[in-house]
Amino acid sequence: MIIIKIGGNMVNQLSEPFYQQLKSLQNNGEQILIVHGGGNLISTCDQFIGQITHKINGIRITNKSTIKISELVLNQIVQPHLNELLSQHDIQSVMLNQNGQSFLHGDYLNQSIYGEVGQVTHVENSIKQAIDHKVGILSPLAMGNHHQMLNVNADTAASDLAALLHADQLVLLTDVCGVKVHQQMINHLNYKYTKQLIQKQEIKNGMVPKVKAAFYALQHGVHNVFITNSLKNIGTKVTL
Ligand SMILES: Nc1ncnc2c1ncn2[C@@H]1O[C@H](COP(=O)(O)OP(=O)(O)O)[C@@H](O)[C@H]1O
Ligand SMILES: CC(=O)N[C@@H](CCC(=O)OP(=O)(O)O)C(=O)O
Repeated sequence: MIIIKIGGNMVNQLSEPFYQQLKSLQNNGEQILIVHGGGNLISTCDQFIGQITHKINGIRITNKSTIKISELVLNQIVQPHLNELLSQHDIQSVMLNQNGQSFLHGDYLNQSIYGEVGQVTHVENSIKQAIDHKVGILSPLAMGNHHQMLNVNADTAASDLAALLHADQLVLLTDVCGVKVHQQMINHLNYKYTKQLIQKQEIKNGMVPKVKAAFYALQHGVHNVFITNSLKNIGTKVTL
């Protein structure tokens, strides 16, 4: 299985080669699960209702209004849009967050700091049947113990899933060609170097949950993890 995380900024920038590559992976019998973001649109909607976006290391502080906005944006706007884009390219896909359905379950990350933000605790096994050799499209939302929705950073959700489903590969597709140091993309990134880069603030903002997600997946048995803007170019290969 290959898990591909597509950031909100990337959804409308997917190129023809991306769709061709996805199609050929699917034709080769790979099971593909896309976890999509949509953080850009959540922030826009928050602004519309007069709320200021607060993030700590790329994790959105989520109050009760924002969780409703996140559900609407991710499940009813981004997911159907991505499904439509795939269908326009003759790729059979299945939306996994429709009609209140939630394959991800979670707990609060730290309610006093982040509010309605979750960490994934488990994924329903039936997700594999639901995908059924199509391309699965999943939102980064998890159902809490009291059936409340919890907002999960999409990079984190993708790596949790990759670990829980024993995926071979995790691709974190974003709007930069890879991790950069002094404006230059680096081909490889290991754990020790990453810690230094975070300390020096060379890696910051949205790239922080991405590299953390990458290491979490590797530490939990995922073989290959890439941070890239393309399925063809491996971008930055992350290793332990
Ligand atoms: N060292 C770095 N290398 C590349 N990008 C970085 C780095 N540090 C911070 N970033 C920022 O991280 C962004 C990607 O994270 P984010 O905006 O959250 O993307 P996505 O929406 O795809 O999850 C890049 O556009 C860039 O602005
Ligand atoms: C808790 C948390 O931070 N959730 C994210 C979920 C969406 C996301 O991660 O979208 P991108 O991948 O486009 O950034 C958020 O609300 O922005």
